[in-house]
Amino acid sequence: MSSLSASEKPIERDPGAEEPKSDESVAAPTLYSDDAAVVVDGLDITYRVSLERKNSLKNALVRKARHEQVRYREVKAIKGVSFDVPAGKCTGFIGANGAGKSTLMRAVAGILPPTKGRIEVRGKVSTLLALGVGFNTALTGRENVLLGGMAAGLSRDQVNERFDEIAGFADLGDFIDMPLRTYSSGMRSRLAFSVSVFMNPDILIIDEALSAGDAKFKQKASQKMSELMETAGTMLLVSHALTSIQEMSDEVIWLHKGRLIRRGEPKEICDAYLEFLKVGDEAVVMEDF
Ligand SMILES: Nc1ncnc2c1ncn2[C@@H]1O[C@H](COP(=O)(O)OP(=O)(O)OP(=O)(O)O)[C@@H](O)[C@H]1O
Repeated sequence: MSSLSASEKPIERDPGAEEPKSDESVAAPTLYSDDAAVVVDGLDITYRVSLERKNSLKNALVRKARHEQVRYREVKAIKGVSFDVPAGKCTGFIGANGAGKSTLMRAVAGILPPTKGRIEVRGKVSTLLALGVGFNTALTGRENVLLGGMAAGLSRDQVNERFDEIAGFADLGDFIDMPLRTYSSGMRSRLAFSVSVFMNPDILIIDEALSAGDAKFKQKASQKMSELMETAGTMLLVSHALTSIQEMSDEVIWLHKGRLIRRGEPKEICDAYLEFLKVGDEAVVMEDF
């Protein structure tokens, strides 16, 4: 695999350093490995959040009559991020709350469009399934398995063939025939994880699955992920559990406030992040408020 080594990637920033004054992106490398399953190039994601208290039709009509505009605030969640994930490898994503990890995963999964930049996914997009995305809380677990499976590109028969395996792994008992809104968040995550991994995806995105469910399920989930990696699936893994990230990942990417700070060998990057959390605790708190 001819992935660029961490030292060749010029995107390293001091997390304590000042934000660039302009909107300029951090220098994006244009070289990507030929066998990359995912390429993210100069990506910006900006959310537009309405500042109106209630976005009702009545309020919209009142605003129109008064010639008032809807007021928005922009949240720049991802700023000039570039990286690649070689096929068959696992890349872990770490970073403080609000760093942009989930936003990035949703963008790679095709749920959020890039505001700027490019995302290339080499594999069937239908095989991408972010955790719980597309689940309908009014439907039962069983119906959601069908929905999730079909969203991942399988036929109804193919999902039905795998149903017992999926339900067995999620181990939800009678809850499988109850509406999802009656599930605890751990139960939802268990179902979402099971649907995701039993779809045999080319690219699997797992956002915080390692914190899903109880200790027993966590162990089962981590075993299943190891199995998946052996069958050469490409994985993007987001977690605050640094030990698991180090165990599972071939490479780790550290995000901070929407920017890619460092990428490279898992232990090295996790150690640097931990050091930053220790040393930078005060600085982060000062910066964030
Ligand atoms: N739907 C949304 N609308 C507006 N802003 C959002 C939305 N989702 C996330 N954000 C903002 O985007 C930034 C990145 O959030 P994101 O959830 O991607 O971070 P994260 O690294 O996954 O955080 P955590 O570790 O807490 O899950 C944050 O400032 C957050 O407030």
